[in-house]
Amino acid sequence: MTEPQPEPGSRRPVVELAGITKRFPGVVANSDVNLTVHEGEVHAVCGENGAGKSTLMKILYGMQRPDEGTITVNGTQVELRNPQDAIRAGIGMVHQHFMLADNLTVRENVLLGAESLHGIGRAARARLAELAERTGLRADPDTLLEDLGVADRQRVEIVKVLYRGAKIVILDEPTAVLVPQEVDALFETVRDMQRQGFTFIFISHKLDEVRAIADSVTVIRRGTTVGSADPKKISSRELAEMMVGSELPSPETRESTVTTRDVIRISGLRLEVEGSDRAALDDVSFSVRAGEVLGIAGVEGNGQTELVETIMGMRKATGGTVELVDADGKVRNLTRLGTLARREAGIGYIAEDRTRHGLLLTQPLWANRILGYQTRKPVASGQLLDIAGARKDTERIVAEYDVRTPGIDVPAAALSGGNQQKLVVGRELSGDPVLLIASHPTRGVDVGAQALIWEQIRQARANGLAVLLISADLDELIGLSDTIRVMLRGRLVSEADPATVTPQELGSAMTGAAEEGEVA
Ligand SMILES: Nc1ncnc2c1ncn2[C@@H]1O[C@H](COP(=O)(O)OP(=O)(O)OP(=O)(O)O)[C@@H](O)[C@H]1O
Repeated sequence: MTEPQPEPGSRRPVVELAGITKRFPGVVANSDVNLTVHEGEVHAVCGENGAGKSTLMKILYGMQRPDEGTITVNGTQVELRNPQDAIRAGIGMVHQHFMLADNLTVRENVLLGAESLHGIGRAARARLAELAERTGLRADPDTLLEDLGVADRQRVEIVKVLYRGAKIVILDEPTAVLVPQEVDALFETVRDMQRQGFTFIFISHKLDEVRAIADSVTVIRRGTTVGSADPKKISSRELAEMMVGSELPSPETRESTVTTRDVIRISGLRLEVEGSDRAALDDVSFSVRAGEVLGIAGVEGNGQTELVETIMGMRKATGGTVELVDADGKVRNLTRLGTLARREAGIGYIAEDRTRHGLLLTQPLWANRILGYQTRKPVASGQLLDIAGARKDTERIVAEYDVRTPGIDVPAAALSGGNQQKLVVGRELSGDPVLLIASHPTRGVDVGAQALIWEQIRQARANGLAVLLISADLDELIGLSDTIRVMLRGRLVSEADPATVTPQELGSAMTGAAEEGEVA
């Protein structure tokens, strides 16, 4: 039984950030930000890329110190010098990139570092079981983390935070990796916990979700709070315009640009992984035609990453072929080539993990423009790098893709996540590719930047670009793709027509709940 809760308006504030200012060299990340979160509410924080959301949350979680301003938790002003201070104040954070160890069990992940609370014996087990029950985590505590799906891992992360006593939980873009059914389940859990008195701060770029789950929303623009709203009373479009400060372009109507000419042909691709008896890729065959976006849907961990990395030559296929077909029909076998040679053959690549494969974080933006293009114009001529050319082209990308940065000499690490992504997309579309492999191309970017990136991809497609799109964002898959294939346990199992399929139907096919074959 849950007790009746008072109206949100009558609840006491549990977090009050007042006049928070945080400066980095050349940038004011937060400027006089105010945020009040009431007990038991889900409070969304929205804002475009680089608006200052992560910085604000890092301040609230003790990972960064503000230059000015105060933090009040449960009526007491606090100094949060590190995450331990934040945890002591009852604040927990569920990061977008889970902070869990794959080679440890669920129990070890939760208990490690928190032994002083309930020990590691019976009391600890009981507490873990209780929290698992509360958050809907059904996995056995002795399961290794690497054997869990994404949704369960996220729950482990939530349990871990609660175990440490958090009553206020920051969720940083928690739905980016989930299918619709999992999002629904997460929201159920959040609502349940809300009724038990927990408070959530929810960072998201998905405005429909904000409207579905949040009781209030604070919008941050260019480092400062522009206002709060009742998300149930405004439309996603209004919310988006509050974030961006101007009207968004209307989505254009779809017109097919698909031709009959294959650009890439994948046949019988197979990838065996040492230590696993199941192939990561099992007889994968498909082609993408000029002017076509082929979307691959799948729950993370079903072979999409391996597929992309095998096509890019970062992993060596144990069977099958990868061939590019040029405009005259000449076939070129890439199967044995390295990554650079494949890129030079005309493949643009937006990597799933931009910080690992897409960018050199310590290097300036202009040097990142060269990455992967070190043999080609405009950033190289002959054997030599053309630094002036690289700088000029970086300036162009920064302007065209609206990369918010104090300049092209700052290291990539100084950009917000969304702005890093815009830089990568800009670079990969600059080399005039014949094929673009786009892995989660708009992950972490705001609605304005998403519209811009979609538009750039559509334009390139209209000019004959073939695109292989991998995305966890089903609206993106449905909106951009001409054809959708579903990947499950390393195989392409079914096909869906983006003109008719719903995200729910796609979600069922992805989790294996639907029959193989046509999804819709
Ligand atoms: N460690 C840092 N050094 C220098 N500048 C930084 C640093 N961290 C953030 N910034 C800058 O502060 C500003 C706010 O960044 P922040 O990451 O808080 O934005 P965000 O709203 O979380 O964006 P996104 O939605 O893209 O993740 C950006 O201009 C960013 O470049």
